Amino acid sequence: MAARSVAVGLLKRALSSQQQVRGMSSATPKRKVAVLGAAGGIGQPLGLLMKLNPLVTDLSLYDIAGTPGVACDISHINTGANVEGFAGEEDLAKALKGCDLVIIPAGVPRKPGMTRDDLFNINAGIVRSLASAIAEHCPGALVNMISNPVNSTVPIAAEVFKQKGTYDPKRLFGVTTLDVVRARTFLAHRKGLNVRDVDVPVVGGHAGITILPLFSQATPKVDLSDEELDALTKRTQDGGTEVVQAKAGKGSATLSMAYAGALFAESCVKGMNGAQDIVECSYVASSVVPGLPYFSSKVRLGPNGVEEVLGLGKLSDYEQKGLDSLKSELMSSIEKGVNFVNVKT
Ligand SMILES: NC(=O)C1=CN([C@@H]2O[C@H](COP(=O)(O)OP(=O)(O)OC[C@H]3O[C@@H](n4cnc5c(N)ncnc54)[C@H](O)[C@@H]3O)[C@@H](O)[C@H]2O)C=CC1
Ligand SMILES: O=C([O-])CC(=O)C(=O)O
Repeated sequence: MAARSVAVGLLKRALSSQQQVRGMSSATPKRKVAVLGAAGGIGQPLGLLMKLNPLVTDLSLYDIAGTPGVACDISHINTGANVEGFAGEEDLAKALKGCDLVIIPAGVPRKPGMTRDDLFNINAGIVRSLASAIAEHCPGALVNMISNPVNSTVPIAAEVFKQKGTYDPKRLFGVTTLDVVRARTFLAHRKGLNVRDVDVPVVGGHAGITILPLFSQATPKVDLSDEELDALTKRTQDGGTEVVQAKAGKGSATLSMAYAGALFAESCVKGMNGAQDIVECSYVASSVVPGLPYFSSKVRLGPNGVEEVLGLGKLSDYEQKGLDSLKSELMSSIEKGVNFVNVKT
């Protein structure tokens, strides 16, 4: 009897994975995902990971140049998603039409010595024009913002959507998953834990001291000395800079970011498809911290994007101090984004 049910289980699994490969599962809704900036350092591996995801039925790869080659390459992979490449602004409308989820890693990355805010002058304009196109061509899509400085690019997109009359705070996300990925990895290494069992919420924003890992809420529970806590917190906050320095002028995190972006995008799609209890940290419109209209915290995802912005839980004294000291920097990055769209120069 047991052997028979194991055999039936294996057969069902094989059939369902065959259906997924062909993109034919009747239980899986059609989901079109676009990557804007798809020929870049993040965009290429992120496109690959989206092509490998059985929940994605259509993959739209857009960049200002270089996407036909990337799309042709990825399209030869024998997984279900149909792949199309689009290059140049005149193709942007086609790239966005019918999208359920738009992931934005378009823009310039840091070089050693730069802060994420140093990218504002170039990336703010890129994000503004992409957000404007999203409002026109797929206003109901969820948007996953990767382009830096995330603390400002999310408010920029929100202001553009407000001007266009399409803003829904439930659908706009700053992707901070890489901070969570790093905190998990660094904690597991430091304490000799299996990284697969480790989780650490990271709240605040996505730059320097605005990145606040909550090691007091880590799973499994860990005892950290003051020195360990400080070192792990700083390493998480400086993780991006660590990669920028290691790449020595050749950009910032791309592969780990593609992994993190794919994790977050998958959670968004699962939520849209009706999965229960999908919780991720993300930088969203929030009232969790009074006075900060955008803040990253745990968010429950659902069919319409954000179902619920969850509170911070109990903070340690160390974390409370970190929260107090990040507020002014985060607020000024938010204001900078809002003003970019609204203040005429
Ligand atoms: N949120 C996060 O945790 C992280 C964010 N980033 C940010 O992601 C962004 C991209 O980084 P990389 O992929 O390494 O840079 P990259 O320079 O390798 O790729 C960026 C791509 O964007 C494209 N692009 C530029 N203007 C565009 C437009 N108007 N429309 C569509 N595409 C456009 C470029 O042609 C290029 O292919 C940077 O701003 C970087 O700081 C990077 C790592 C982590
Ligand atoms: O540090 C950067 O410039 C890229 C980034 O956001 C990260 O790696 O977290």
